[in-house]
Amino acid sequence: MRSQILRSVQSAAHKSNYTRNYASSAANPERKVTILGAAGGIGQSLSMLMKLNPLVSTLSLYDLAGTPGVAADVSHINTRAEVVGYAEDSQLGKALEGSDVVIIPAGVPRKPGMTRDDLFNINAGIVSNLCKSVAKYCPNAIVNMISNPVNSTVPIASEIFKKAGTYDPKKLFGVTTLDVVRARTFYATKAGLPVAEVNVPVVGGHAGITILPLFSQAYPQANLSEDIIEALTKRTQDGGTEVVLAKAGKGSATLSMAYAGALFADACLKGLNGVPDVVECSYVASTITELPFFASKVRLGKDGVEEIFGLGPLSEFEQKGLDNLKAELKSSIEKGIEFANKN
Ligand SMILES: NC(=O)c1ccc[n+]([C@@H]2O[C@H](COP(=O)([O-])OP(=O)(O)OC[C@H]3O[C@@H](n4cnc5c(N)ncnc54)[C@H](O)[C@@H]3O)[C@@H](O)[C@H]2O)c1
Ligand SMILES: O=C(O)C[C@H](O)C(=O)O
Repeated sequence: MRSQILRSVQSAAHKSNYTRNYASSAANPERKVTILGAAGGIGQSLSMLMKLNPLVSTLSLYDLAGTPGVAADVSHINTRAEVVGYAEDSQLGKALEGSDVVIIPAGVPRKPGMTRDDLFNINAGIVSNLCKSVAKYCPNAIVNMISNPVNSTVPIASEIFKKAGTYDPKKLFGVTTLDVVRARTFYATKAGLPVAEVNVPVVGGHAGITILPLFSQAYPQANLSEDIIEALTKRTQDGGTEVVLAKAGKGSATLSMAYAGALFADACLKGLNGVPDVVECSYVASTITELPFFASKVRLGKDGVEEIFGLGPLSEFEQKGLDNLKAELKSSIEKGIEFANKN
């Protein structure tokens, strides 16, 4: 009996700690995060993870189908963010108004045998329409682009924002965090290192050979052979395809992507809130190579990108990878720009 009472007292104490940690964050400023495509495979888990983030005060969920259910479900979690769901085109303005961060996973995913570029015809239109509304209703928001092909959807967004007169290159990000998440996991496993301590920069873009993990700059350094580094590079580049094949027609990465998207959005919120030294890899407007968009380490601050880091010293293998990826990345960027200017 005594131990039963003790257990229930301990459980009440645990619950109130939980409530203190997650339900109230008086010290953090109000921040509205909007997810466009919130009822999809990525969108649902991402909505839950953003609801758990104490930096979020309003979580606005928008999708063309299924939003009321997702919003009602997520809203019952006893954390700080107030959840509002929007389900129709006519509500998109309300969903976006006052947003600090807009995350876009709206669009179709790959099936086995497809490349990310095969999604261009459908997703380019979806992304450009949504970005027109972002320009209209929350022109100062930070945009986290998840919809594929990221190598082209980010240039599309930049052109849409330019046409609307709202383009701020410091506030537009292609989310490449999943490549970093994968590189960290695969490297730590091969090297026998605790994964939480491992970091690996991944640069370039987000498709096939344009994904270039820099294992020569991995931390901590493990003594891995060239063959192993080549295999790790290939596995990171093919990580998305590995999941697409395993899902056998039922879509692409959703859970690991939601995790990666939540990590990156959290970094953006921390930057906005003035937390120092927030550094993540992201695909941004860049001058570190001759290409107008390139993923590399960026420091996030109160206005978005605060600093873009150079590539640092590359191994011979990485230098070859860099030389080889440029043509494909260039053509994906040009394809996006051309689309946005024709439509
Ligand atoms: N950047 C990355 O690392 C990464 C990783 C995984 C997936 N992706 C991409 O993310 C996208 C979404 O993947 P998913 O698995 O969540 O797909 P999904 O089909 O499960 O979900 C997409 C959602 O978008 C919604 N949607 C479509 N058009 C919309 C519009 N105009 N407005 C609002 N919502 C709209 C759909 O209703 C659906 O709920 C795909 O393009 C996929 O390739 C990117
Ligand atoms: O591979 C895909 O199509 C989805 C995503 O880009 C990924 O890397 O998992």
